[in-house]
Amino acid sequence: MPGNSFGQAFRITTFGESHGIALGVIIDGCPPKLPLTAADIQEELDKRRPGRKLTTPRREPDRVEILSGVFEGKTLGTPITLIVYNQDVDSSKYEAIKDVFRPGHGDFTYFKKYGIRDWRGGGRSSGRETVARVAAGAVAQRLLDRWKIEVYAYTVALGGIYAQECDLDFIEKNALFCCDKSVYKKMEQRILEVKKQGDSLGGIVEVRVKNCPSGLGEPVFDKLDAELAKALMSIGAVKGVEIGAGFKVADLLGSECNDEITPQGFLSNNAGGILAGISNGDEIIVRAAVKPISSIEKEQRTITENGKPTTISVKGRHDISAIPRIVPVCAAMVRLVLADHLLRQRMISEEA
Ligand SMILES: Cc1cc2nc3c(=O)[nH]c(=O)nc-3n(C[C@H](O)[C@H](O)[C@H](O)COP(=O)(O)O)c2cc1C
Ligand SMILES: C=C(O[C@@H]1CC(C(=O)O)=C[C@@H](OP(=O)(O)O)[C@H]1O)C(=O)O
Repeated sequence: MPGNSFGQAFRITTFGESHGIALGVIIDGCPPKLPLTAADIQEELDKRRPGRKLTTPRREPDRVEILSGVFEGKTLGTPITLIVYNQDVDSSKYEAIKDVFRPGHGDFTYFKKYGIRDWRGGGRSSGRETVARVAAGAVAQRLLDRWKIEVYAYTVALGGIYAQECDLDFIEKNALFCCDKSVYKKMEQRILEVKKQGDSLGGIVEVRVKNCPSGLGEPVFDKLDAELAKALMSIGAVKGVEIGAGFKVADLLGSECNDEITPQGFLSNNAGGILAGISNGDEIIVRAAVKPISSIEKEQRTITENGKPTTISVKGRHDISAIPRIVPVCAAMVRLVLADHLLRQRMISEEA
């Protein structure tokens, strides 16, 4: 069945369901001789892991095992298989709603498409699938390291509370990956308040790429911005993507929107580091709008598989917001796009 793979030159295929035995990824096309250990991958997975502060209480250690493609701490150039076994599956709360569609989740569309669905924890439509993307993104970063490309992802808004300033050093030291110290506590409070109300929150994640070389991206359909938009939009709960000034460009004059060019570089970055679908060497800036978690305790109207009207109040172990755990997922997807385009551009030199 197509649709489980991403990328052309650095190609990933993910597999697994939220309440199945395991999830994982096969990476095909990764160049040889990149340094890679399970610990490198684990560091990224720990940022996404459930069962921590402000997240779903499902306690998954998300321990990664490398099944193939790596020898003596280096990639072999052969397919890399990474697997994470599920260790804290509890499907009991799903039994009661197994023939009822949760509003906002994939239950309705999976049933319409396949006529069968794994009702335990959303099956393949679960946000848990992103564990495989984050693992693959950590491998992609080893390739980006050759070019000293750095990818930063952080929360810029949560439930209508916006970060005004960005202190990159602050990001990874806090549970929300928020870069504004002054709003961090407010965001934390908001999650706890909304949780008590049996409701959920959305937000905005920003990803910035430093040291991206110019020339990445294909000229017409596989433009770098198009590829980034697809990559981020493919994450469950992402409903919008902006590059650079994004939707604000609609209100600007040409003279305001153009990034003037000097011998020292661009004077502004409304383009978000991409012109005509090709990276211009400036910082890449991309944002993803994340919807609130659909599985909420607040009662809502829905239907059964037989089309009968009913109501639902979803119990169980759910996030209140996909933020913060979606933040490392956004970073991973950006890494995968860049690795793919470096290879498509044949930029595989060992000495960047
Ligand atoms: C990291 C992450 C965690 C998520 N956690 C939950 C959750 O606990 N409960 C839930 O109902 N949805 C959760 N979601 C969102 C659903 O997976 C998503 O809404 C669903 O797949 C439907 O897709 P759509 O929102 O893109 O339409 C999460 C998504 C991500 C990326
Ligand atoms: C377990 C994870 O997130 C899950 C994503 C998810 C969903 O519906 O998307 C629903 C919850 O899982 P379940 O109800 O199946 O136990 C979350 O805990 C994870 O990301 O590792």
